[in-house]
Amino acid sequence: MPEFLELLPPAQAWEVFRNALPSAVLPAERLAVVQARGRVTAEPVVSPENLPAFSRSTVDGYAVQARDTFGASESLPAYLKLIGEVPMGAAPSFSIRRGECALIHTGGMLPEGADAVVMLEHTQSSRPDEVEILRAVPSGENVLLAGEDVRIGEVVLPAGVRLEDAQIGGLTALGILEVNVVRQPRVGILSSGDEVIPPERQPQPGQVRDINSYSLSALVERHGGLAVRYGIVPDRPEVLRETLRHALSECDAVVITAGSSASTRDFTAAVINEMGAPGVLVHGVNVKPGKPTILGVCNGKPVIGLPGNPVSALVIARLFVVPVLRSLLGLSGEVWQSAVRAVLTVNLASQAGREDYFPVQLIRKGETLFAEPIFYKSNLIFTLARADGLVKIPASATGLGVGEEVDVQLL
Ligand SMILES: Nc1nc2c(c(=O)[nH]1)N[C@H]1C(S)=C(S)[C@@H](COP(=O)(O)OP(=O)(O)OC[C@H]3O[C@@H](n4cnc5c(N)ncnc54)[C@H](O)[C@@H]3O)O[C@H]1N2
Ligand code: MOO
Repeated sequence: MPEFLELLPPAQAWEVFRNALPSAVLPAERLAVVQARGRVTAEPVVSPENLPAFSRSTVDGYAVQARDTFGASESLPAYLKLIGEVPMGAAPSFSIRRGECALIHTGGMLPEGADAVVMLEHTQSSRPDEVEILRAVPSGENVLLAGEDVRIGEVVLPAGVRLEDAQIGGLTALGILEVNVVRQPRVGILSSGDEVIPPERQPQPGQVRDINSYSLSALVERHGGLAVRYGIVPDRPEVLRETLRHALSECDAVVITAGSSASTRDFTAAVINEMGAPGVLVHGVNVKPGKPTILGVCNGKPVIGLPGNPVSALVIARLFVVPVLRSLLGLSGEVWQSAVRAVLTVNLASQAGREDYFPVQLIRKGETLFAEPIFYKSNLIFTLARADGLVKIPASATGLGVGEEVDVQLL
């Protein structure tokens, strides 16, 4: 059977595509930190102060000069004079001299002169003004030093870091309330096909509800983009042309689903070529699912034609749309999703020379994590919706064997 498309291996397809992508990261915008979760730093964030701002105790106990405790034990305690209690949320009004100690609570400010804290359970007190120290502590024990986390002037977050829970907390710890983040890439999403109807409508025989507009919007938003849906385009080149032109005028990248294969109604590639140079760079990738993928750049804007089959569209979006988003956002490295190792429960066959992605369910039995393949069809969305991750079968392999340990990319 003749092959309609010239297929490039996925890595090579990405290289060709990447070389034509705009190299500049999108411009910055200023946002309140509380609204910046999931956003990416546009420039390094420099600390305006030390963190902690003052040395503080990590335990409930007694602030001491460590040398006063040296040699102390249960059988031979050190006796220290109790001179007061450190207030919470205020500086102590006293300092610790030799032979003295003060009651301190977790998070309390270490008094001048003290350099360690003895935990309450390693002390006892038989007199109200005296504490018996039952264990020696080295200098710095149970203490957070001023500037131990961050020094004033230090870069706490470089450019290109995604702000998640810990980063947001770190910024508020420093009193940083606004941050410059990269503008969210606007990704236009067009579905095509005369048989595709909006999800709120009841399909007539031969019609299907639109999946791709919504699954791809969710993927784009999960990966830091702003999805802009342009609806369902009928199988008419002039409508696709007009809608694509409109989307390109408003967005940083456009994704079109369906119309990428070999039939007479598959004119997506031809229309992309009309939108600007260099146009289509790749049409056909040696991957399953998702062979009829189109990768193009028109006047500096990426345009991706995904296969209409919903499973293929999502798998290919992970391979090419997510890296485009990362590039526009200035995020470095591979993918965001993590991978886990799991043991394959059955043999998986694959064609040599082609890279395959297989949806799997993860099942834990005792200590071992198993990857149970889901025998999917690329049009059946719930064969992907039931999956926890994807197993990649490299082009060099003709399959993977039962019992083999594999990497599962989490969905
Ligand atoms: N003779 C050949 N036929 C096909 C080949 C081939 O190599 N030779 N490749 C097959 C593969 S693989 C795929 S994938 C599809 C890709 O086709 P298109 O990208 O042109 O997409 P369509 O044919 O329009 O749609 C495929 C399938 O998906 C349904 N669809 C489309 N859009 C949506 C949507 N938004 N929501 C839900 N479902 C959608 C559509 O109704 C079709 O059933 O071509 C194969 N054929
Ligand atoms: O490769 Mo198609 O994308 O099998 O469904």
